[in-house]
Amino acid sequence: MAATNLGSTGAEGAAPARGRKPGPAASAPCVPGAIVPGATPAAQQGAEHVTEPVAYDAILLAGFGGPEGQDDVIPFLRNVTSGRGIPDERLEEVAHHYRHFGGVSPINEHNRELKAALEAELASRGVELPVLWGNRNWDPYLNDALAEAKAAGHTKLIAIATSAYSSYSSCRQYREDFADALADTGLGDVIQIDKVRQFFDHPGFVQPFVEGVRDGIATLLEQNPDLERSGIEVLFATHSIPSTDAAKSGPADRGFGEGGAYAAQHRAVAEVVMREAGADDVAWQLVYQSRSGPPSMPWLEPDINDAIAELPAAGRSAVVIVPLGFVSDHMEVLWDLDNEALETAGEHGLAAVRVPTPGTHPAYVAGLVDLVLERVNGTPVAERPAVTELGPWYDVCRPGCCENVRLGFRPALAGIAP
Ligand SMILES: CC1=C(CCC(=O)O)c2cc3nc(cc4[nH]c(cc5[nH]c(cc1n2)c(C)c5CCC(=O)O)c(CCC(=O)O)c4C)C(CCC(=O)O)=C3C
Ligand SMILES: [Fe+2]
Repeated sequence: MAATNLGSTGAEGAAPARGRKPGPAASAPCVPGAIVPGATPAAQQGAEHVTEPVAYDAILLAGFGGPEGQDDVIPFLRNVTSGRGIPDERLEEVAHHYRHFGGVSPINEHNRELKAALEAELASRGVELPVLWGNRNWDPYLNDALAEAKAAGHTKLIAIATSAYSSYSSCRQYREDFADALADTGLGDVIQIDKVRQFFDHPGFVQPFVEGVRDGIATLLEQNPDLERSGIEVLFATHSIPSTDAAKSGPADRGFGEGGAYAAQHRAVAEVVMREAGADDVAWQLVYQSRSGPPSMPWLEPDINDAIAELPAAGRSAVVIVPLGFVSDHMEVLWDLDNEALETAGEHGLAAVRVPTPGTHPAYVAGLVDLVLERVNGTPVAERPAVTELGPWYDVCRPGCCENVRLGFRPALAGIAP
């Protein structure tokens, strides 16, 4: 169990507050950093979280996809944004981010590396499951992975999407694209696609951030002899999403407070990371990045750059930036954090470090394999590791989960219809 070395909140899945009686959602105080008490701990909710064991015959690694040359940039952006109402200026700006790196996003290479790491981990455990890789928005597409499955005679796929939290963009959109790909390829009657639970609070995903925050704080203190811990703020950064999507994130019947399940999951994980990193005494907040959409549409705030600008007035002289919402150092991390946010920090006289994403960290890779095996084995909910009281999350998304009110209904797999 290489993935579960998070001490008391790890392998046993027993977060300290788990026995607490949940309060009503409506009266939940919106304290930054607090786990919203309106959400009933998953382990107390029982059997609807888990499915019967299934003899899967392949893993489907489902990525976002990214361009791999200048000629790919515009067609890729069209794939991502069709029908989304994103202003042209924003698209030009984003195209420029890719152009700056030769039109190449590192994300496909990350997924090739992750696929190889998963294959090695599976082999070392004697698990004979091939890994097929397909993307939502660029070559190789999900359709290609399904064609590969068909050629090899695989009919029961368990998908790992490279996305940890609940929201339309980070969960349901993957599930809709699975349904589309089965329809496109005419394989809907032949191939079944299930999906591992959202893994935001799986110890394998959380461990790399714990190490990163611990190292980040140590580095700042080493490099700045006059710096005290009270002068440091940890900013947990994730992708902003439209507020309407955030409100619909997670199952419709659980209360999660401001920002829905999406924000609640990030706050809960951040709190665990601070505790496990031995940094309970250091200030932190959840911030958002990479906003798009028209200015008239509300998205989750504060933006990371605005938050950084306020730090000196709060008495901070150093910042640790944690890309908590992302699994690898892709364009959102390289541009919006390493380029923009670090520059903003410099402009405001702040020392700054950026923590690594999970990438192919051994705990993360082992954790993903554990997530597949819990579905193969039908592991009971009480035995599933989860470091927050919000999880372990559902194998099959609940009715109304992560709906999108902007784009209208599309059929999705691995969920219960509303
Ligand atoms: C929650 C979330 C994640 C995290 C979960 C996950 O990882 O899935 C994520 C990841 C990513 N987003 C990515 C790229 C883009 N996202 C865009 C647009 C959007 N993202 C959104 C949300 C998210 N996005 C939303 C609400 C939009 C508006 C359009 C809409 O309403 O759906 C656009 C259009 C231009 C722009 O507006 O920025 C691009 C190019 C890449 C690839 C990076 C690379 O190439 O290295 C990755 C990993
Ligand atoms: Fe995105």
